[in-house]
Amino acid sequence: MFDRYDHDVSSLFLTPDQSALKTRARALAEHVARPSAAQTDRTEEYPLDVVASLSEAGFMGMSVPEDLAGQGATCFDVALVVEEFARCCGVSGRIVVEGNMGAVGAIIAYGTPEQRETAARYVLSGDKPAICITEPGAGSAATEMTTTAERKGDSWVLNGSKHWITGGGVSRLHLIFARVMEGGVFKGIGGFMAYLGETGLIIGAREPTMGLRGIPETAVHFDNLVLPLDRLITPPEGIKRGFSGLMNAYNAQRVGAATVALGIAQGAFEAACAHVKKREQFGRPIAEFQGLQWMLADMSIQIDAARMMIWRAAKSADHEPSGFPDPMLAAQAKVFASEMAVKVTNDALQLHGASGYSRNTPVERMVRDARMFTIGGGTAQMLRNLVAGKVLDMKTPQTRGGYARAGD
Ligand SMILES: CC(C)(COP(=O)(O)OP(=O)(O)OC[C@H]1O[C@@H](n2cnc3c(N)ncnc32)[C@H](O)[C@@H]1OP(=O)(O)O)[C@@H](O)C(=O)NCCC(=O)NCCSC(=O)CCS(=O)O
Ligand SMILES: Cc1cc2nc3c(=O)[nH]c(=O)nc-3n(C[C@H](O)[C@H](O)[C@H](O)COP(=O)(O)OP(=O)(O)OC[C@H]3O[C@@H](n4cnc5c(N)ncnc54)[C@H](O)[C@@H]3O)c2cc1C
Repeated sequence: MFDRYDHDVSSLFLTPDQSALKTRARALAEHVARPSAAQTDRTEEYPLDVVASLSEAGFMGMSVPEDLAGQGATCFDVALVVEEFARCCGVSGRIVVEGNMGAVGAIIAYGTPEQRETAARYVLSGDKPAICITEPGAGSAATEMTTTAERKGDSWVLNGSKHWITGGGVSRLHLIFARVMEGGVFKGIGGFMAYLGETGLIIGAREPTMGLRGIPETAVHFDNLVLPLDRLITPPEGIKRGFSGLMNAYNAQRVGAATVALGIAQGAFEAACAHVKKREQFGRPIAEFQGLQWMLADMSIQIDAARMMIWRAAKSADHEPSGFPDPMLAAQAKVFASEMAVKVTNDALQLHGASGYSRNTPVERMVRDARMFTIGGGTAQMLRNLVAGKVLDMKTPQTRGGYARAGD
């Protein structure tokens, strides 16, 4: 009975085109991403060769609409590709996310024809744009950011600092969240397009990260960064509600981050299954011990549940007027998938015994790589706040004195 379905229930849900896309992504990931994953982790170098293969295969900028030379791939399509790459190499999975979602998604959705064309050109030529939101004093409380964009004549002048910017120094296109100021008056939070190499855009120190070491996480400083007026991205609701519009676009990247966590967990699970069948103790394969069988059963259940939540959240984008995933479904999927990946990768290491703790096997890397996803992209706690607000249908402000009763 079980044999009638793919191991990951793909055949129940995917169209023939989607199955073909997944198969094609898996083949390329196995061919280019898996062989270099350990070296990428060890050298901490951005995997330009993998990026070149991703571009050639059409996996960078696949979400760009066809009229801009992309493929118009859906959030769901991108998630299928992301999982396959993350299953082999977490860093590669993240590159596919940012090459299709996040900054580029926001610009394509809200930009002028020129802004959209520029963003499309960058990702289609292999750039993984950087999204610059977090500041040293404004992490979870992102709206407390202090970076400003002051209108001066025909220019914006940006000043401030971001940190933990994925791709700092390798990303060419940046989407910078900043407080828009005109005549000293705060107008709202907007997104600004800026390019690596522009005077005043300064790449700061690199963080020595626990995992996902092949992508730099750096500070990015803006020291009188002068940008033309047409670099401002304004969501349709206007700049006053600019943050809300930008975060709405960011929900796609939350689904993407959840999918990287899923792919890493799937990779660790497969490694664990192979190991327990091969490794013998007490004269028999350790796969015969029921305690380990139940661990593997639980791992598979958690992985499949995460996949279903991610697919639901990704599919919701097709039904949202904004074209982005539903915020609550994206948050639910990311909370579940990120916590699942921490547990599943740790269990996979446990099933390997000492060999899992060695840097000669991939599971220790997977444990380190998976750890990020309950933090980056909105912590599991902040996303629970969002879900709580939705299920209770009440605002849940986190500032002191900001609490509102249900129904208020
Ligand atoms: C949203 C928060 C920063 C909390 O800030 P506030 O309490 O000041 O703001 P809110 O009133 O909750 O929200 C303001 C405004 O935005 C709308 N909003 C918020 N979240 C979403 C969303 N997910 N989708 C759509 N709209 C959203 C909200 O409804 C309000 O709209 P109105 O003004 O009422 O109309 C905080 O909750 C938060 O999300 N913190 C996490 C910050 C974060 O995610 N940072 C990610 C940085 S990038 C990154 O980490 C990359 C890693 S990766 O690999 O992806
Ligand atoms: C690998 C990695 C990549 C990243 N990439 C990017 C990027 O490309 N661009 C970008 O802009 N940012 C990026 N970030 C930053 C990320 O978005 C922030 O780390 C995250 O939003 C949390 O902010 P913080 O680290 O300042 O933690 P804090 O906000 O200081 O949180 C510390 C702890 O307090 C909890 N907490 C805070 N407020 C509340 C509350 N109201 N209720 C309950 N718990 C709360 C948090 O959940 C957390 O456990 C990245 C982070 C990592 C680790």
